[in-house]
Amino acid sequence: MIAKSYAKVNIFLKISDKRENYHELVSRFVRVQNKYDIMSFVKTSRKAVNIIGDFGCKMESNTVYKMYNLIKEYKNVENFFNEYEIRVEKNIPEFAGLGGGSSNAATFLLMANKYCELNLSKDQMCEIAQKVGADVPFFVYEYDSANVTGIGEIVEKFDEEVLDIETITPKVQCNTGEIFNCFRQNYYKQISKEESNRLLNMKSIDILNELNIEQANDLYQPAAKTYPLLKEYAKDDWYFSGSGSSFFRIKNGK
Ligand SMILES: C[C@@](CO)(OP(=O)(O)O)[C@H](O)COP(=O)(O)OP(=O)(O)OC[C@H]1O[C@@H](n2ccc(N)nc2=O)[C@H](O)[C@@H]1O
Ligand SMILES: Nc1ncnc2c1ncn2[C@@H]1O[C@H](COP(=O)(O)OP(=O)(O)O)[C@@H](O)[C@H]1O
Repeated sequence: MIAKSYAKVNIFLKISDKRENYHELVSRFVRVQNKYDIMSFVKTSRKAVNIIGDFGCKMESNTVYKMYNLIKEYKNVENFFNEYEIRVEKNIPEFAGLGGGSSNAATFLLMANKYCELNLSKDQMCEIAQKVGADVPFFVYEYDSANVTGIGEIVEKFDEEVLDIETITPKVQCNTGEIFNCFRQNYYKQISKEESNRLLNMKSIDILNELNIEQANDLYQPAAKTYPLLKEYAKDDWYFSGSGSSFFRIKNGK
C-alpha cells in the first residue's frame, strides 16, 4: 500500500475577484513529475492512529491528520488505521508554494478510499478535500495539468504534453496570508474575463514563452516586496509558484 504524492507548480496565477477574506484565482496547476513524497500504510501493533514523517508542524495542523478526522466516521476507517500506520517520506519542501501538505492530504484520501473501500467518487472526494485546503481538490483529481478557478474548488483537466519541470526553493518561509494582504494593499488588480479565457485555453509552454515572472504570477511582486531575498532567484526563464518561495522553469523549454 504505497503511492506517490506529487508537488505542483502554478504556471500562471491571476486574481479575478475577492471573496470575503479570500481571493478568487484563475490558475494553471501542473504536477511536477520528478518531485514527490512517498506515502504508505504499514501494519503496526500500536492500536491507535499514527502518522510518521519529517513534518515541520504539530500533529493537529498536519493536513493528513485533518483529513483523517474528516473521514474517520466512515465505515472501516478507524479500525483500519488502528492496524496500519501512515508513513510519509518527505521530499517536497514545506512553505514552498509546491503544495506538499495539500498533496499529502489528497493522496491520503485517495489511498483510504481504495484500501478502506469507501467507494467515494472524485467529486465526493473533492467536497471533502476543500475542507482541508484550497489546493487539495487539484490533487484529488490526479491530473497532470488542470485549470483551477474559484478558491481552488473548480478543477478542469487541461490536455497538453507533460512538461519536464525543475524547481528551486530558497530558504524563505513565505506566509501566504501576508502575501495576499500585501497584494490587496499595494498591487490589487483583477484579470478580465477575456484575458482569463485566453490564458485558460493556451498551452503552458506558450504561456511561459509569452509572459514574464511578474505577468505570470500576481503574487510574485507582493512576495518579493515582503521577502526581498526572493529577487535574487528571479533570473531569466524562472517563474514563481503560488505564494512561494519556489521558482521553477521548463528544463528544455525555451
Ligand atoms: C495561492 C496558492 C496557490 O496554489 O498558494 P500556495 O499555497 O500554493 O503557495 C494557494 O491556493 C493558497 O492556498 P492555501 O495555502 O491553502 O491557503 P490558506 O492557508 O487557506 O490561506 C492562508 C491565507 O491566505 C489568504 N488567501 C488564501 C487563498 C486565497 N485564494 N485567497 C487568500 O486571500 C487568506 O488570507 C488566508 O487566510
Ligand atoms: N503533511 C504535510 N506536509 C507538509 N506540510 C504540512 C503538512 N501538514 C501540514 N503542513 C503545514 O502546511 C504548511 C505549508 O503547506 P505546504 O502545502 O507544504 O506548502 P505551500 O502551502 O507552501 O504550498 C506549513 O505550515 C506546514 O507545516
